[in-house]
Amino acid sequence: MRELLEREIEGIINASGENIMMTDGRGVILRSVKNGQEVYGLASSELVGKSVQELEALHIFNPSVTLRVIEEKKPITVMQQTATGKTMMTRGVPLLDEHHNVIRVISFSHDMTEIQQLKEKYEAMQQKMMHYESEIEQLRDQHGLPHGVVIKSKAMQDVWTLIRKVAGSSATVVLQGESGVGKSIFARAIHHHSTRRDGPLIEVNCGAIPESLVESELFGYEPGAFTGAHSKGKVGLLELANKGTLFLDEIGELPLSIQVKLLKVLQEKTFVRVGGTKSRSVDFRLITASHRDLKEMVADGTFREDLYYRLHVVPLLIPPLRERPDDIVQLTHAFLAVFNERYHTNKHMHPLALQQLLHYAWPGNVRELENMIERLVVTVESEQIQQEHIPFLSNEQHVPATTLQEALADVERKWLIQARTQCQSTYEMARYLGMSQPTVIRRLQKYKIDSKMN
Ligand SMILES: Nc1ncnc2c1ncn2[C@@H]1O[C@H](COP(=O)(O)OP(=O)(O)OP(=O)(O)O)[C@@H](O)[C@H]1O
Repeated sequence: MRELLEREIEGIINASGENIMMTDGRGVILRSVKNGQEVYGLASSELVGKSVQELEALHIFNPSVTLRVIEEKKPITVMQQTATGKTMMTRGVPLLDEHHNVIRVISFSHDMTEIQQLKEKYEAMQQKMMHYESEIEQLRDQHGLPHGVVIKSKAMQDVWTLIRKVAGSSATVVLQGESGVGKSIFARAIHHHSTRRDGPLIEVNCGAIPESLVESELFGYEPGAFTGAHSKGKVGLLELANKGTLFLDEIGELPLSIQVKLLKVLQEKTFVRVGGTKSRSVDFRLITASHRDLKEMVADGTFREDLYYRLHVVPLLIPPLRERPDDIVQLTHAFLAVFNERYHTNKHMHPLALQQLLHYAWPGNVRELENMIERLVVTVESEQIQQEHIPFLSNEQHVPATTLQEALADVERKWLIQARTQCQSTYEMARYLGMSQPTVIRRLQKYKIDSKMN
């Protein structure tokens, strides 16, 4: 009967996945089952009869859970290191007699080595990530990019290199590009990297000031200059920009009469307030921007040619977003991070949804993408933003091709972009597209798609 009971207990213990050890109330091992050798470096038969104090002192396992259970007379769990280098999670449970004395301690150990190693690896990876993040931040600082500004594409990296080059000089810069491509943020960046960075940056949207007020806003006026004028007169925006930078956005909207006056200030570095006679000197660096083609406006006679050449000392063309697929992907991730943080969400894009963004023409450029991601983060209920959540069809609003050749080029470009998002190398792209790798490179160059893979 006793033998049967013994076998039953042995059977139960062996059937459980744990290493089980039983001691008496003083910590002398009575029973030890399972991989003694593998876990502790001693066979189970060698463990029996030894005291846990002795084994702890020899670092066969450390700390001993049994000792603590005997002391505290309650179940305790500890993480143990063993002589074979394992990490065990061990739970000890006391068996008490009617006088509350410990008569047995049973401990169950579970091998956590793998989990511990994973945890350590994870922690090491986290450390590395933090290290890389700070390195990226440092590089960013060296690059001097304003926080949150993305320049992944080769085209934008070239723009940025040029911006860094011209920022230090006092050259007049004109930023051209469609609405929403980032002209304003780069104008601000030029100021912040210039020697005038401690001076003011005055931003003026020429299109937002009523024509009748442009002159007095820009040049200021003397007391009593016109009916309705402030009795003390007014300092103009040009004067406010003294020792700093004047950023005239939408310069194409400036009336011709004001264009003449602006040119005069640029040449003579002096001006006269409206209604005044006193000539005042002013020293500012001029940056202008326009989404309209100023050259065409010169041809139309709506923009003065002399001012055009005066402004075009350093022209900077910011390409539309549809020509920068690399930026679309990176900006999408960056905006998702911004809006996830703002709205306490954790949204991400399905790869097909992301691909759809690459096939859209983005007439409103980065501003449109930014607004769309915010809308998706706020309105999509699931964590993953799917293709059907994107409020346009891939081909519907694409810039239309006008000839067969253009249509074919458009298809080829789309295929290349798609292959690039799915492949790791140009060799893989070649297999994907069924063309040779040198052809892939040539086509990427033809369509100005970055051939550097992630
Ligand atoms: N490279 C970029 N990285 C991150 N955000 C960008 C980038 N380019 C533009 N943006 C964001 O897109 C929005 C529009 O940019 P910005 O106002 O500079 O464009 P713009 O070309 O001056 O437009 P407009 O011609 O209409 O004045 C802003 O919210 C800006 O922060």
